[in-house]
Amino acid sequence: MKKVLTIAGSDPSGGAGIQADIKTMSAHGVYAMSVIVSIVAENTMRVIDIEDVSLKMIDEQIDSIYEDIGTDAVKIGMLSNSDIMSTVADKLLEYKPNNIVLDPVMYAKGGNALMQENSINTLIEKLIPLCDLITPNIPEAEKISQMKISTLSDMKEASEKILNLGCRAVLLKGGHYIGDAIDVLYDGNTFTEYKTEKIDTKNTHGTGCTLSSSIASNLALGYSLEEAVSLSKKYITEAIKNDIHIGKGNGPVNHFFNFFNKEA
Ligand SMILES: Nc1ncnc2c1ncn2[C@@H]1O[C@H](COP(=O)(O)OP(=O)(O)OP(=O)(O)O)[C@@H](O)[C@H]1O
Ligand SMILES: Cc1ncc(COP(=O)(O)O)c(N)n1
Repeated sequence: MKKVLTIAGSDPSGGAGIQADIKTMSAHGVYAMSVIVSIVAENTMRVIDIEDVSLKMIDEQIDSIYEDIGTDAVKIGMLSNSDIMSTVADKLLEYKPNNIVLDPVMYAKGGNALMQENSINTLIEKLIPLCDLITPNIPEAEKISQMKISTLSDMKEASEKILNLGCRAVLLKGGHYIGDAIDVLYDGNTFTEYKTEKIDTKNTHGTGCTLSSSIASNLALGYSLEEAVSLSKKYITEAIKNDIHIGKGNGPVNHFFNFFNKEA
């Protein structure tokens, strides 16, 4: 069985973060493992509080995975500050895992910050160069590339700027901003567009976490980057179409639409 690790924050309401990652990986038939770096008190409406796990415990959790089981892919999600980013980056340099997918989570759906603003330089200098793929949404890509993104051509220009920071590929997600849900993959040679119609729902809590975990799972399963992204775009689209009406705010997607659906 292929093994995929998520290094991210915990969402007790189950729609995003580590919980979404483990559900997604399990739905893909890979063995899911998790290193929790922050505990977030949040739900479908808001973020209430964040408590970071100590750097020592983050180190030891990562060591515990590589001492024993190892990984075929690693998904990195919410890293709240530069110390955590440096700790994770040092461990990636030590263990050199294949297939590192970074979702540079900065804000929750309701707009609350999940990453300290002053840690962006560490993200850029230490973490991005270690990644096979980075999956920013438009606001995250604007912060990283330091340019405004309003059009598809801006998305492509920002992807080039981000790739020049040293990662091997960029998937810039257009989910919330430009007409259709268009994501652009840039691998240094080719731009590939993945386009679906925008689904009319407020239940999009965890879409970014789910997409990046799906891509990491598909890379672990041996698909090429282009195939992995294409399969994962189909997966997130179906998961959003089969959304779950839970909670009073932005509800979760249905990670297990293949196994059951809301009409069943
Ligand atoms: N309403 C929608 N209909 C169809 N696809 C969507 C919709 N919203 C998001 N997506 C898709 O979901 C995936 C995640 O993109 P999105 O832009 O939501 O990232 P995100 O990191 O969750 O962003 P945010 O932090 O703003 O929630 C992308 O493939 C995007 O195209
Ligand atoms: C612990 C945690 N990690 C990430 C997100 C972002 O979720 P989204 O996928 O909706 O951008 C979140 N709300 N909570």
